[in-house]
Amino acid sequence: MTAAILETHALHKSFGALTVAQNINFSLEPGTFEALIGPNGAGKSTFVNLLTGLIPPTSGSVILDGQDVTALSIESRVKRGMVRTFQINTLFNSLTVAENVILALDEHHGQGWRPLPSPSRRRIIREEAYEILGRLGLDAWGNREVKELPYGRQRLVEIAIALALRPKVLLLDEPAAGIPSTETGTIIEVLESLASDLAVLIIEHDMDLVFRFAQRITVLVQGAVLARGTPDEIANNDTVKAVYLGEGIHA
Ligand SMILES: Nc1ncnc2c1ncn2[C@@H]1O[C@H](COP(=O)(O)OP(=O)(O)OP(=O)(O)O)[C@@H](O)[C@H]1O
Repeated sequence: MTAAILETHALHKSFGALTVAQNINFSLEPGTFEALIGPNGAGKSTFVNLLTGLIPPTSGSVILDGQDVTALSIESRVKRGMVRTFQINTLFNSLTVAENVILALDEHHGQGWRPLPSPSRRRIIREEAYEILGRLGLDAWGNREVKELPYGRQRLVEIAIALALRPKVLLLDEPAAGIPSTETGTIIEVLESLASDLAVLIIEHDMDLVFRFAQRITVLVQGAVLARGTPDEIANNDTVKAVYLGEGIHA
């Protein structure tokens, strides 16, 4: 069995008397597409915030690529490969799509980048940006300002920027939210085309999308893991059906 790229051990978070993560033990293997689902207020965003370091846990630990990162900053976790998609409102709307990705690449290469003559460096980074845009079917949009793009494409730019940071673990918060159902197929194709060694965890309310693409599903209810398994196992789990899915899901 492949070693997990991301694990949590008894991860626990309380806000005063309210417990929003209850001793969560979780693991994610490289190359896995996993979905985190659950009712509103189940604690999905809180769990991702604990993973990324946006909020500290009350107790428990987060292990990334074998290292305990629980006490590390968001930036340190990003450098170690845990990347969350940036929301549209963090994109630079008046810059082009390519420029947005180039900024992320500059950030990624940071001090580790060997000082090359500036034009060479720009050309290499630009090629790298277009390689990422190509993977997302965005290369034809590279010279367009972000604000000119349809909403669905802007959401793909979020993913492009995240990929520029060379993640080992990619956390996607509702990548299909606000996108017409006719366009969610593009998102699925993109997710499926990502590198086979990348681990992806998405929070998603669109159950069609979840059951079409996820290899594993974790169901969170009241801050606790109610069930974890393949789409078939989750769709046929009586407790999950009773508490969350109802009878309408067929994997
Ligand atoms: N900073 C905070 N202080 C107090 N309570 C909080 C805080 N952040 C989240 N909560 C509470 O934690 C619970 C879980 O919220 P969270 O946003 O993680 O759920 P969710 O599953 O992501 O919900 P949704 O699907 O609606 O986005 C909610 O009851 C919420 O009100």
